[in-house]
Amino acid sequence: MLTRRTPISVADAQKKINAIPLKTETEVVALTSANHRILAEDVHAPYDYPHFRRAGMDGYAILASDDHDYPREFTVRGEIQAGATWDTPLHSGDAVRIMTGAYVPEDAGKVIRIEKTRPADDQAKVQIITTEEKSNITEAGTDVKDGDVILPKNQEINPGGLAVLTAFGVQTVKVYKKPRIAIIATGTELLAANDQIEPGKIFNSNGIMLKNLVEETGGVVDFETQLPDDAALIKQTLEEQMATHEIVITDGGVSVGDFDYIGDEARKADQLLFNKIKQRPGSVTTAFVQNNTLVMALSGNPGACFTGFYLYMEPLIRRYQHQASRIKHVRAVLAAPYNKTNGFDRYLRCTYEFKNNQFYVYPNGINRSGSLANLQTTTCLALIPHSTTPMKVGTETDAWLLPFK
Ligand SMILES: Nc1nc2c(c(=O)[nH]1)N[C@H]1C(S)=C(S)[C@@H](COP(=O)(O)OP(=O)(O)OC[C@H]3O[C@@H](n4cnc5c(N)ncnc54)[C@H](O)[C@@H]3O)O[C@H]1N2
Ligand code: MOO
Repeated sequence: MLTRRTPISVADAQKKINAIPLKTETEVVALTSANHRILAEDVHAPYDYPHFRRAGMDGYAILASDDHDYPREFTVRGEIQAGATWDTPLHSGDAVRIMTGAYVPEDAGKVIRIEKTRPADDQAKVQIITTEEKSNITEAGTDVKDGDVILPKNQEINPGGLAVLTAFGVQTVKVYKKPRIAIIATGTELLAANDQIEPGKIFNSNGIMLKNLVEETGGVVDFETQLPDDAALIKQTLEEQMATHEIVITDGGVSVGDFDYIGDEARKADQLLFNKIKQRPGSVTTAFVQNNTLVMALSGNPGACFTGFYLYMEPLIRRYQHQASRIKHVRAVLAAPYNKTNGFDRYLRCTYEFKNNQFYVYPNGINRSGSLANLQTTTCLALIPHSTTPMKVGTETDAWLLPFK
């Protein structure tokens, strides 16, 4: 159905998406599957780290009061391997052979490195040649004190964090649930990956792109399909997926063509957020809320679908996880010509470099909405403001560096 749409600015569209209230749910997961999850509470140290006085070097533990008048012979009372303990009191003239990481006898005040010793004639003794400045003992709690916050709430756990948690015997963590997202590509022209190419048909290239964009942003895609332009089927699938997801992303079928049924669903929704944006590519980008689920209808054109994800979905999926967007907004200089003009602001797919304290952006190949050859190599989007004259090379503009690129 051809109806007039009122375009809004990108900033206003982003504000509307940003105003969507979030349901925050948490879950407890095993550490083995906690990498990149976001902590929903502070984790405190249940004990000091290290939790015992630890030798930092291989050598001999002695009393602090014995640390003088070298060279001198000491009686070796035994050996402490890493993992063992020691509870025999030391007396003046005693030494205990000790390994890096091992428990230091309570009364020992120094570990003399093996390099500063030599064997004595009597095999039960060792000669310490000289002292050394450091005690070579790491006191309990040097690294972390009992009760300290070892990983704070809202932090994304990474492999280093997994090591920290494991060092304290933590086996499970409370994290935010990932937003569950359904992806529905529409279009009778779409082939599945295992189909043969046919005249007039195309592979559903947006589907795999969106799924992976969502996943690398921290969302879960537990439903992904492609549907022909069948109004009843699209409506039924949308309703089913809206009932079970926080977000449904559709692509295609949102313009004014005879088979653009997503646009029709948007018009009937509880709350239409927008159905036209003053942007290229992706002016038809549409969003509506139905029964508390957001339906983000991206354009089917691959360039517009890619751009729409970064402009509207990446920040929202991050927000669901209590995270800021990972798209980095910078000022950058247009470093090569882009001669096209437009009545709407254009988010140009570019590459960038940083030199002499300045970002430079380079238009990346063909920048049409329907072109896709540059999707792999695009590393940023740069703003070409709407104008009747081309933006001059050397002009400074806004640019957004894309995550994982
Ligand atoms: N008369 C008008 N026609 C169009 C207008 C307009 O204002 N008046 N707007 C144009 C603009 S701008 C855009 S953008 C597109 C948007 O169309 P839709 O978002 O409805 O997408 P489709 O028409 O379904 O497809 C557009 C294009 O993308 C291809 N496509 C679709 N899905 C996929 C997919 N999953 N993977 C790869 N490629 C896909 C599709 O085959 C089309 O070539 O509308 C213009 N038309
Ligand atoms: O809005 Mo469409 O994506 O410009 O080409």
